[in-house]
Amino acid sequence: MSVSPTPADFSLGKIEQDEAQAQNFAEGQGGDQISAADYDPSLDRREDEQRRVNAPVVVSDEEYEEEEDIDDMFAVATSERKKVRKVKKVAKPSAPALIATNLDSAADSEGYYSIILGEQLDGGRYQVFSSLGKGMFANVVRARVLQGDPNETGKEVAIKIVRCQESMYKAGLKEAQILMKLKQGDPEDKKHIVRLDRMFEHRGHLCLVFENLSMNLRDVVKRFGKDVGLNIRAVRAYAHQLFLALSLLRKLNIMHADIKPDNILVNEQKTLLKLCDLGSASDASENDITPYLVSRFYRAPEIILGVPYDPSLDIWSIGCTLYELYTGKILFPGRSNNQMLLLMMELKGRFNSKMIKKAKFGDVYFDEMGAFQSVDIDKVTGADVMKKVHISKPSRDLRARIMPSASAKLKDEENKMLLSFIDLLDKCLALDPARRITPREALVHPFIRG
Ligand SMILES: Nc1ncnc2c1ncn2[C@@H]1O[C@H](COP(=O)(O)OP(=O)(O)OP(=O)(O)O)[C@@H](O)[C@H]1O
Repeated sequence: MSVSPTPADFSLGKIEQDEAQAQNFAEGQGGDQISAADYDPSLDRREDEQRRVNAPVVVSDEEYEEEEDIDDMFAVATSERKKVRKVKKVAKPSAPALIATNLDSAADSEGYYSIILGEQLDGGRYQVFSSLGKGMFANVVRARVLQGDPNETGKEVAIKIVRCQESMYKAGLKEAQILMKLKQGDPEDKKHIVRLDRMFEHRGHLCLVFENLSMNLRDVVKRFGKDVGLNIRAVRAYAHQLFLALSLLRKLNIMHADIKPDNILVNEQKTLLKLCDLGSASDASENDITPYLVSRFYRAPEIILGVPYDPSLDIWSIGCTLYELYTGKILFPGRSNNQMLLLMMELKGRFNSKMIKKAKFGDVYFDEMGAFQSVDIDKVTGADVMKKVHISKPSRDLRARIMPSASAKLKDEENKMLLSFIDLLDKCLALDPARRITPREALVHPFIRG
């Protein structure tokens, strides 16, 4: 049985649904984990800058076949949608000529486009009416379609205006190329990945036109489950959609490499989510060892250790994200890669020696006896202090963190669901990537199947 989200799944915050557990978390019994609401993604900007590397881009001008759906995109989660479909030939978005960027007059000193509300873009096709946010890579505006396809007129879209710098421009082209591949792989729009409509250039800035969505999951948790998380049924429905997205990525051999609540957007009703920001995505064959790939809290151990990685790195990030949705707390809030490893071992136990042997940075973190060389900041002097730590068993496993002390008060069905959620998380968070659950397996896991 598949889990189709209904508005009722999302209507209750956890406080109403499970007061005892919510209280536990509110009082800090959920552990010493930091609240997801306190996390400011902009703090990770410096690492982000290092992650987005110059990427090879191939955008061909060939035509490709695009299947057009004529029904409601929000009906995605229902299996019995009826639709009229037609196939049309569409020219691939041609890459605007690459600019050797000197900042254009419309950009600020960092190359961000200076947004003017009411401004028309792409020869009057779109009119900007609000600003949606600024990332490391672009600013995003909401605009209305004024002309073009008559079926589209009046529709709202989100336009990502890429910073006017050569490396960003190239990364934008690569993102568009990957999004087009994903769109072709999912003609019926059932796999929960944001749709790229088209792209154009505006005053030297590459502009990507996306379907318009609403808040991201970090804001959803802040609003509906601050410090306590969302109810388990909402988490289940979101998890189902995320694993569908990952199944498409896996099928096309693409790694997202930046999955976190900020990069998952929902529709107005919060019933449907889409995985966004493919700006760090790449083909699975592009797996150079780089210890800053993925935002730190969601970064898999193989990346930190310098072990060759593959699409299972996204499963780890989904595990961290689902935990956060349910508890309102960040699972591994490490201040450094070193601390991240320590937190992971506290939850899951020690790494197997085979994995450490394969790791490029194995001797940075472990001594020849296998002890972990933990580095922390001395509270008095502010200097780094190194301490050898021998980890044998996990000190607080997922069950201890997630099951409320008042679990006896939970209804049987609730209890069962929570246990299967913990089992799924445990499998997403296998330290060894080869042992991590695959999207296909996750989709038939009892937590998702219900
Ligand atoms: N399709 C969309 N619909 C609505 N809002 C969107 C859409 N795409 C992006 N946004 C908003 O713009 C913000 C920035 O988008 P995005 O993460 O794609 O940009 P970025 O520059 O690559 O960011 P980052 O620095 O996180 O990598 C998002 O957090 C979201 O709030």
